[in-house]
Amino acid sequence: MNSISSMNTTTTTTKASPMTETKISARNVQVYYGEKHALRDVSIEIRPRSVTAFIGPSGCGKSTFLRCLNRMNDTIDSCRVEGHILIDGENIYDAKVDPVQLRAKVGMVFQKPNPFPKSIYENVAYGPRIHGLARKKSELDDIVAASLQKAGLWNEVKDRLHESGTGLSGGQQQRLCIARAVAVSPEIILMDEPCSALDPIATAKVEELIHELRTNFTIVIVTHSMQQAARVSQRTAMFHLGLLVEENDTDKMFTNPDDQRTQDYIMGRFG
Ligand SMILES: Nc1ncnc2c1ncn2[C@@H]1O[C@H](COP(=O)(O)OP(=O)(O)OP(=O)(O)O)[C@@H](O)[C@H]1O
Repeated sequence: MNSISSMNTTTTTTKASPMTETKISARNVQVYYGEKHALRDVSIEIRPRSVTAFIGPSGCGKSTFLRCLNRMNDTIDSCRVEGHILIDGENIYDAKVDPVQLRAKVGMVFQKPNPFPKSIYENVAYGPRIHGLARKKSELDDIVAASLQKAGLWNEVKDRLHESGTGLSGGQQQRLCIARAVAVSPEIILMDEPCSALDPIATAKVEELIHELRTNFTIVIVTHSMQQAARVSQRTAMFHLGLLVEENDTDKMFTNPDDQRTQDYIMGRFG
């Protein structure tokens, strides 16, 4: 049972004002795996239609926090989340929130490309079909084509839509997974080290895509690469030993950070 869902959120469920430009608001989030206290009192406001990067040394809690944002941690029995996470002002851990619907609104792309063992077409059509987004085949065809276009993959696959998705290169598979996430019209896309299994050319394509996608989506990306964070994000959050130690404009973070731990990490003194 997730203790966050039982909290009284009456004072925190007001809609975010457009003036504040906050898409995701996390307040005092604590995460435990059994006895292990993995995240300590994390609070952050994430802006809409921008890219926020999470950086920090291995084991500091970046992925744990990312998974809190679409309740993927619900699937881990030992995991307990406390605090508040609001999306558009609504507590996503409220009992009335359906995690399946939430994950359509907050899509996820994982470290290792994980297409279904189905055709390219079916990989993208699956989500819209189960969420009832298309009334007829031609509408589904349009969603598949538009999603593959948004993922920058259409030209490479338009003549082989019925071939297996697992037959694509690693970089193409990752863009297929991005197309699959985009197909259900999410508002937020979470990316957990999406380029770590890709070569530099495929990485560059995915980074270019992230740059384009931020016009329409709020993107949160976990990355081990500070160069990647600097290239793709507008805001960066630095985690260390379960704490969010600094969150800042990316330019400032990599030139003149406020926190000594950020300074040490970007100078390669640890991690
Ligand atoms: N399913 C789990 N069960 C128990 N402990 C976990 C689990 N997942 C993560 N942890 C622990 O929580 C802490 C944070 O892990 P997390 O994977 O969030 O860190 P990270 O910063 O994303 O690390 P990395 O960069 O190596 O992926 C670590 O100490 C890790 O061992």
